[in-house]
Amino acid sequence: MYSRTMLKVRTLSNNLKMYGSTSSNFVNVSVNDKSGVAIVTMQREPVNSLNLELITQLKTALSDLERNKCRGMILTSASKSVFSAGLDIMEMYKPNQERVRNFWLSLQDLWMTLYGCSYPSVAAINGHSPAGGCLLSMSCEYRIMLPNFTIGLNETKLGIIAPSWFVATMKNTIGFRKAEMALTLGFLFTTEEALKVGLIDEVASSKEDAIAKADKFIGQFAKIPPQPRTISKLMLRSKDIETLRKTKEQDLQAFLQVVNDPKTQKGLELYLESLKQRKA
Ligand SMILES: CC/C=C\C/C=C\C/C=C\C/C=C/C(=O)SCCNC(=O)CCNC(=O)[C@H](O)C(C)(C)COP(=O)(O)OP(=O)(O)OC[C@H]1O[C@@H](n2cnc3c(N)ncnc32)[C@H](O)[C@@H]1OP(=O)(O)O
Repeated sequence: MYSRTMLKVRTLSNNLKMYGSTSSNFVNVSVNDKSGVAIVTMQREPVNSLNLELITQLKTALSDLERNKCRGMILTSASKSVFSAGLDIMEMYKPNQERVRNFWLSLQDLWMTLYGCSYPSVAAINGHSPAGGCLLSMSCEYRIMLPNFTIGLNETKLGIIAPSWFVATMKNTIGFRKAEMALTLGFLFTTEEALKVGLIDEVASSKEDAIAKADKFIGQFAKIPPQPRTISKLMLRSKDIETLRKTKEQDLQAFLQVVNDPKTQKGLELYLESLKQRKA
């Protein structure tokens, strides 16, 4: 039913080529011919950490879906155990200044595109989803997660602060009080805990079940005229999108200041080591 790559993800734009990147395909888009619903699969092994290329390709895929008037979008992962490990720490560790700038601006763009897309969006969370992975999930309208994984904004545990638009997205998803607790603790919720707190909407028994449930959620909008649907969604979401649009440069400078702080660099080094040691 879902035909692979009917909507082709464009290869990297020229401005990325100057960093010597290869145009690997980190995003697969398949569209159900009957329903017009697209499945967008992140496929950057091993953990879908969000580097500049994955972020750019996701943004391109979502914008293409918008242009092609898709009926709905399901965001998922090709991995069996990780939805997304969040931002690629290697983009922030000893960064090339021009690339890290592009990285952050592209992440802002991706969030504004996903959070404000007109089509119904569902995250089929088939693996762990910390930090930036949680942001992507929360930016969708509906979340379905498989058991025995974790999700949350764990930034404070890493000694860093989630940007204001990450915070706004969580507040809009689970409410002020629960967001305050989750953010200050850097809490990673298990699937069951996430369901209880409203961070996810349903639990699925398998990826196939998650896709079926996502299709069902999106199917409800077949009877709703698209324009009132989109306007209602944007009435709720556009304030936070506009806030970031207006403060993009300020937000970038705040990020660059943190990333370039020697203390952050030391912290990143230790964190990378700890990730590697967990395996040993
Ligand atoms: C830290 C940022 C500092 C400064 C930024 C300034 C301001 C704040 C800006 C933004 C907020 C930040 C948002 C983020 O998203 S930061 C990223 C947070 N992510 C995490 O903490 C998750 C870390 N990863 C894990 O917990 C596990 O990998 C996971 C549970 C996802 C999967 O576990 P599994 O056992 O399946 O795999 P691993 O063996 O752990 O990993 C495989 C491989 O991948 C590497 N890896 C994992 N996560 C990342 C990552 N986020 N970035 C880069 N690389 C990652 C891991 O080291 C392994 O590598 P290797 O040993 O070479 O195989």
